[in-house]
Amino acid sequence: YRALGEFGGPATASFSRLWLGKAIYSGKMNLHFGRVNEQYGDTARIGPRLLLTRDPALIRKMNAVRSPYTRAEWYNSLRLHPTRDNIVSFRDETIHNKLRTQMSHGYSGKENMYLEHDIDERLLQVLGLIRSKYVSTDTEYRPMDLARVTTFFTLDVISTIAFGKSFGFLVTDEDPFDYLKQLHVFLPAIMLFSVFPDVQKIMRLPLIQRLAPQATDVTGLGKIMGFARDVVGERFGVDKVVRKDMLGSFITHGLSREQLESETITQITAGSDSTATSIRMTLFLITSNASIYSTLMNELTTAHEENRLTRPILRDTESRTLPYLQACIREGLRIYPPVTGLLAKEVPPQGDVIDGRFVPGGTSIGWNSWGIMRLKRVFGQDVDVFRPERWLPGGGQSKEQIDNMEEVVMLAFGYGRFGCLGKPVALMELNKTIAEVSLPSFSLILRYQDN
Ligand code: HEM
Repeated sequence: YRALGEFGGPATASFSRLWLGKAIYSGKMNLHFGRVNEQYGDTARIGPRLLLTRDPALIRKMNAVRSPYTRAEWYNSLRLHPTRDNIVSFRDETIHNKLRTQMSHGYSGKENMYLEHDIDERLLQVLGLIRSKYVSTDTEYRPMDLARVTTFFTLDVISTIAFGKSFGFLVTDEDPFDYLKQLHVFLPAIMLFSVFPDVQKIMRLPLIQRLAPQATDVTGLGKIMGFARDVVGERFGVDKVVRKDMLGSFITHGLSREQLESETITQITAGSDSTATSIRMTLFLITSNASIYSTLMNELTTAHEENRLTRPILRDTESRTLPYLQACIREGLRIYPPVTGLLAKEVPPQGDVIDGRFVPGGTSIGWNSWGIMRLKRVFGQDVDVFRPERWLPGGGQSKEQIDNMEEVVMLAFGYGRFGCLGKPVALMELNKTIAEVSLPSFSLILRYQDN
């Protein structure tokens, strides 16, 4: 009770996790986190031995390469495989670091020859799906659930780039093995386990383990586990498939068959919902503001008319030359950072001093991504407004401020030795999708497909 007494926070947080449990249960945890740091300062107490911070400097310090901070108990909840840890859940930094080095080549795209091509193929499939099923006519109104289609897209992208085989969600425009349905139960459960570590211990009991997803299941995460097991199996043995993709890179860098099975499941879950959230929220924010939408369309139309965009899908390098598009993507990540879980790190045994206050060893410090992205001292006074202009010269921020904003918004992908390995993939997906779906010459792509 006294240990973190110098930090402000909700009254019950000093002796229980009640406040945190309620915040998570409400389904609006991001808003509760935002308010708590607004009220009690950049670092606040939200539970016994648990702080929440929106201070970018503290986050960089905890995640820095030589920092003595480690992953806190929170990360145990990210163990998806029934018996094995994975790159996101290992708390031993030596093991995590080794795995990260082995896997970074595959994630960076340097050893994945098909990365950009695979994303293009899936994007063309989305555009084809829209054309065949969701273009309204004079007599028929055909609404499309953007949230669903973006999730199908990112799931098919990640499966294709991970092991050269798409799950096929876009082909059928269906969730044939109830993956999404189970995710709606599964993700909130992860959040609950992360707050109440004792529940995790119960989940590890052999009897309960039998209820957990299995590779033999015909639905949900278990089905994905079975898919991963089969695809990994094809890469070993006498008639093994050799392919220069992510899986191929991981094998080259020494991952065992068991590790691969566990890591591929992680890859699917880490890389699909996060990117889909970003795409759908950014598209939603752009298209619900006529002025922003028309400014973006003008930029894209001009680039297209000046033959600066490869058809049918623009190159990733081309998208980076379009300032308004890039501003919209950054503003989307800022207004709606997709990863809002605590990602708590643990203070080293000797303790630390934060803002002049002593924090004992073993204290967990979670991040408040929602709060970070709404820091007025970084982004300006109108932080709740989706305003891509803030990223451009003349939009109210100086060059130095924009450079600082860039560094802070990229914290949405974590930082340093815990930073997102899939960031280049996610940004490529965002760059291409936001541009192509917004492009007024969308009809030209449709005609291209006809030919
Ligand atoms: C907009 C999309 C994405 C966002 C915002 C995002 C964000 C994050 C964050 C915040 C972390 C954790 C940092 C920490 O533990 O402190 C993370 C880790 C990770 N992400 Fe992403 N991510 C995205 C997309 C992806 C994609 C597409 C992939 C796969 C291709 C991916 C793979 C990973 C992996 C493997 C890790 C674990 C890295 C490690 O433990 O060393 N992510 N991501």
